[in-house]
Amino acid sequence: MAAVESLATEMDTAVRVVHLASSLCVKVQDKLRLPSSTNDGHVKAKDDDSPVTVADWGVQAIVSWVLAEVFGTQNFSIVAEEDTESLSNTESLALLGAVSNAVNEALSEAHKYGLPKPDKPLESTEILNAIGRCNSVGGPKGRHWVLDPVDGTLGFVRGDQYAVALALIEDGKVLLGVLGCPNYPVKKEFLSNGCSQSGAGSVSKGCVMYAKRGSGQAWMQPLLPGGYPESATLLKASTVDDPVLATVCEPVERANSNHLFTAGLTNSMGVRKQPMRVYSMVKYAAIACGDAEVFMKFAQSSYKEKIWDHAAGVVIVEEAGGVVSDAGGRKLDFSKGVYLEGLDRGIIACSNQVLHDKINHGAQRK
Ligand SMILES: Nc1ncnc2c1ncn2[C@@H]1O[C@H](COP(=O)(O)OS(=O)(=O)O)[C@@H](OP(=O)(O)O)[C@H]1O
Ligand SMILES: [Mg+2]
Ligand SMILES: [Mg+2]
Ligand SMILES: [Mg+2]
Repeated sequence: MAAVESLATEMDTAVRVVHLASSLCVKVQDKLRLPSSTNDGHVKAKDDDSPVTVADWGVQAIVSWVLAEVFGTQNFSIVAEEDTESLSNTESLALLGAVSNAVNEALSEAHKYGLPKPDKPLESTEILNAIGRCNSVGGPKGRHWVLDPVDGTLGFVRGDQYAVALALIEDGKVLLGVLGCPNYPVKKEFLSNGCSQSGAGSVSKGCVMYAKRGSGQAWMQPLLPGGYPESATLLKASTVDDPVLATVCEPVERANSNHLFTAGLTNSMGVRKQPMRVYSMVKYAAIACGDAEVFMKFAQSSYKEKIWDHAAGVVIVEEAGGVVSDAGGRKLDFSKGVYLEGLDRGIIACSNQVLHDKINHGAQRK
């Protein structure tokens, strides 16, 4: 595996492009709040009825374009959620136009994030190429970028939480992860830069979290409207190891996780607080920064979890001091392609090893 020290350019580029991508999302989500006749956020339903928006395609295009500019297209591999099928047909011209506008508007600001920008606005074909290039299926060998352009699209269209998630895996191991969380309420005392110093305990909105495997450190930066922030704050996961005091988070949608199972498990462990139901990988972010102690997702047995829904969150939680496994206590396997193959029932992420041991034993008895 590559030495972690050699990942400076990858880490720096990934963090900067997630800032840029998050700024695109903020603008599209603002437009979605407008009456439908005036917004060009465009929400479409995919074959499985899940939503996809201008932001999902737009983020995938700019991340793909920037990574290709910085690292070249040779040996270029990105595993990402979206494809170009429903964007390329003739009925989708208005949609493609809206994606182009969002992408070019964002890329025109790329220099403010220390990133390359195109000499002239990208043509629709270049945008489709950038999105379509992200069709790698990953696997056990080599380097693969892993991107969920908008995780929690349902939360995004509802004006709620969502995340931009980018990770790099090599030989099946997650080397680095970045999570953009534009609506995450961040305590101001965490943010040493870019936010006004109002009273203690006040809250600001929007951050980017990131971590490099093996560094023992996870970081958070504020999301600033004007560009890239100058500093970052170290994150630490909670040391609370008594389930009675733990905050447990889980998906909002019943279809995505078995709320009855997790309620039975947490009740049997003595958890007192109501579960915190949050869209997207923001649940991993909440563990990494100490706002919650446990995240559990138990999907239906017919559903296979995808690597882009977890890679970035797992490395950030682990480097912040947390522990992530399946319900059998095994590490998640990012080496088998697009899916987390062999996952035992569900995912359990905790803020520390002691708490993880307790919750995991509880799950094994169920
Ligand atoms: N049936 C089913 N079961 C489990 N998981 C599913 C299922 N269908 C989809 N997905 C994936 O779940 C991602 C959203 O997960 P969340 O934890 O954010 O769920 S929730 O929206 O809060 O309910 C969501 O990510 P995005 O598509 O990026 O939003 C999907 O990849
Ligand atoms: Mg997702
Ligand atoms: Mg997504
Ligand atoms: Mg989706």
